[in-house]
Amino acid sequence: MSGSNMDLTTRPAVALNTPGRDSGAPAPGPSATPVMELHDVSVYYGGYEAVRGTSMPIQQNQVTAMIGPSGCGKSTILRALNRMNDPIPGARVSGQVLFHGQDLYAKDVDAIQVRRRIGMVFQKPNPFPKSIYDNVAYGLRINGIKGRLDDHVEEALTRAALWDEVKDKLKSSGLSLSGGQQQRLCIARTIAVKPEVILMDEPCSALDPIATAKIEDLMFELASDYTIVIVTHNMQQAARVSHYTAFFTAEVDDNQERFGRLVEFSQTGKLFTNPSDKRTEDYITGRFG
Ligand SMILES: Nc1ncnc2c1ncn2[C@@H]1O[C@H](COP(=O)(O)OP(=O)(O)OP(=O)(O)O)[C@@H](O)[C@H]1O
Repeated sequence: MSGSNMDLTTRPAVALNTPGRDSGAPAPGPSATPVMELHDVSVYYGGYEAVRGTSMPIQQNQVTAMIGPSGCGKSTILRALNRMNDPIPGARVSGQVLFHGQDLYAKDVDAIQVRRRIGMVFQKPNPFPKSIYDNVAYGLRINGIKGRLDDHVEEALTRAALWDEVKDKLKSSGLSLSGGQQQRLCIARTIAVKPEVILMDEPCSALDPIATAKIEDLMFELASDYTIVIVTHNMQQAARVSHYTAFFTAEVDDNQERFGRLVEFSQTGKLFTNPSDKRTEDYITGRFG
């Protein structure tokens, strides 16, 4: 989007068919309830404060998109939502990340349990070098989920809109699938353990437009049962799939330290048509970023 100098009033930068492709779905209502809340969350890598003072809700059964220029801390904040930064030496979170009102960084909270209830799908599809079946069954087995494994695997693959394509080759390697199918397999693997929240870090950036469209449709479908948070570089994608959008940017403080910060959080339709902050307007109209 950079380089253009268009006027917001004359040409919106994104298609505004939110939320969900041709879904006709209603925009989120004021009754939406937060399943997660960030209160003044800052994330540090050693002495470097990558993101400063983020406060926003994550609404239940809604898709929340995080957008903003490269390096503004979108992935850092996303990873803070399920303690995925914990293994990074020196990484630290201040403020509160609440899940159903409970601070995920409290001493007695088990990070493994956090990641089971708040799952993550990564940028590059990363199936295990195992069969399609075992990819999905893996999480069920290590979490000791009881019941008929076959049924759970079928259910997860069906929810991930992959069952019809793989039901006759469940023993084939997950790596034999196309990129888009591999990403849906990773989504099936994530939802098999029945998380409440699914975090997606640029899940379509390695995919072609057709595979991207399938994942976008799937996100919208999944939002009826799950809460979804997606980081995307693609504003059109945020506008198509999300109910709420958080716009981040990178700023330089008085000490010449560069840090990411949340500029604006609102319903997606509003953010793209009537942003409250000039920096949001400049970004969505392509004046920077
Ligand atoms: N493991 C790490 N160690 C140290 N610094 C890091 C680490 N990961 C990210 N950073 C820094 O934190 C800042 C925010 O990075 P982050 O990847 O969260 O931004 P982003 O908005 O997701 O960027 P992009 O859109 O390019 O993926 C950047 O300055 C980055 O260099």
